[in-house]
This record gives sequence, C-alpha cells and structure tokens, in this order.
Amino acid sequence: MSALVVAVDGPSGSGKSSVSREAARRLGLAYLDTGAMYRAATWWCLHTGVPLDDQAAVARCVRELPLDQGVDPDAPHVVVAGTDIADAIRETAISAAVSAVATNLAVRDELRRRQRAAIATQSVATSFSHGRGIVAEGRDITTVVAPDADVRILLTASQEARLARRARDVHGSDDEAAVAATHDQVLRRDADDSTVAQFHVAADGVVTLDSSDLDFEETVEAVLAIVAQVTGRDA
Ligand SMILES: Nc1ncnc2c1ncn2[C@@H]1O[C@H](COP(=O)(O)OP(=O)(O)O)[C@@H](O)[C@H]1O
Ligand SMILES: Nc1ccn([C@H]2C[C@H](O)[C@@H](COP(=O)(O)OP(=O)(O)O)O2)c(=O)n1
Repeated sequence: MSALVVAVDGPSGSGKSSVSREAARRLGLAYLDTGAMYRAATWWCLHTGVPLDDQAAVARCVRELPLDQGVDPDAPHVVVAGTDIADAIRETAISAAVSAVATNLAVRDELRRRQRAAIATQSVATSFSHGRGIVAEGRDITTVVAPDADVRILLTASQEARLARRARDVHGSDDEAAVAATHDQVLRRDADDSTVAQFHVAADGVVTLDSSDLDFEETVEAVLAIVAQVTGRDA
C-alpha cells in the first residue's frame, strides 16, 4: 500500500493532538506532534539560558537543538540532550513562553525543515502495521509544511468548547475560575501564533471539521471518515 500523509491543523484546544494521535494509531501510521517541537525548542532555550527576546540567539540555539522525538503513537517520546522532557514541555511556564519562540521566523524555518524530513522518512520506511505514512499536526502543516498531503484537515471548535477542554485538562474542572485561568494559554497564545500561521480558516482543498458538538470518539471517527472518503482507505 502506498504511503499516506494526513495533515491536521487547528487552534489550541481543538483536539488536534489527542485526535490525531488516536487516528494515527487506528490507521497504523506514525504520528508527528509539531507543537511538541516548538515546546522542546522553548525548553532548550530556557534550559541553556538564552533570553527569548534575543531573536538571533534563539535561532542559533534552535539550530543546535539536540532533539530526539518519537513518532510511534503508542509510545511518543521527546528527549533533548538525553533528558526526557515529555512532561516538562506541558508545564504552564512553557505554554506561556512558547509563542515567543514559535513566532521567530528563523526558528520556523529550522523546525519546518525537520518536520518535512520526518514526514519524508515515514513516507518511505515501513514502520507501522498497515503500511507507510504519518499523521502530522500543528498550525501550518496543511498550508506550509505538507501542502501536498493526501488528506488535509482543519480541526476547529468554538472558543467556549476549547477553553472548557483546556480547563479540564490543566485544572481538572471547567468551572468559571478554571476557564478564566486558561485564557492566556488558549486565546492570547492563538492570537500571537496567528501572526505567523493561518489556522482559523481552511485553505483551498482543506476540509474543515468542527468538533464543538462532537465528543472525542465522534471526532476521531469523523477524521477517519474524511480519510476514507478522500483516499478510499478504512482504518
Ligand atoms: N471532541 C472532543 N470533545 C471533548 N474533548 C475533547 C475532544 N477532542 C479533544 N478533547 C480533549 O480536549 C483536550 C485538549 O485536546 P488536545 O488534543 O490537547 O488539543 P490541541 O492539541 O488542539 O490543543 C484533551 O483533554 C482532549 O482529550
Ligand atoms: N506547526 C506548528 C505547531 C505549533 N506551533 C506553536 C503554536 C503553539 O503556541 C505552540 C505549541 O503547540 P501545541 O500544538 O502543543 O499547542 P496546544 O496543543 O494548542 O497547546 O507551538 C506552531 O507555531 N506551528
């Protein structure tokens, strides 16, 4: 079976990471979390003491980022210079700082180069059970990193749904205080990130999937239905 590349973009809390990972698992494909790369780059700059407002220094630092990122959806790992940072990159300090690194255009060039290489590797190597290929998700995968992907999906959800999901994720509750505490992580970050990537409106040929009124399972099934419709391939 030929390689299959599925690209998924969307704003924070739309469900990109969890839904893409589960879809990859069911399709037997690799899974690339490009947001984790921007988070790992941010962790590395902070760890090595590079001030995030020094654009040139940040760019130099990220070009040397010793990142080892797994693409098995059942066992994702993010290791930098021998340290497993999979949990550390989800902490609020990284979520608050990551847009400063992700809006650095030289950083984007470097990480996009690595993302294209990871996608190309999975397009030629047989790694998972049903064949070859990858589900890659982020903010600019359908438009810039892999605009020629076989399947391109923009996963959206209402602001209310996204805030509630992130609040449950981070604070274990979606009451008023928990939702208010996630505003910076979701709304401010999306506003900053959308200055360098267009992920609120689908580009030509990109299928929009609105998950506001779908639960997790329904969203995964909707992604698989789009893949089946576009490619004729079932999970
Ligand atoms: N359709 C959905 N309905 C309800 N919760 C969802 C849905 N999709 C994802 N989630 C949950 O919402 C949270 C945020 O999802 P995540 O995949 O991290 O989003 P993103 O990568 O877009 O920021 C997670 O706890 C996830 O399990
Ligand atoms: N392809 C990508 C992926 C992520 N980013 C940026 C946008 C986000 O602020 C950070 C982290 O992305 P991530 O997908 O982990 O963010 P959330 O799951 O929405 O919290 O990286 C990007 O600019 N381009």
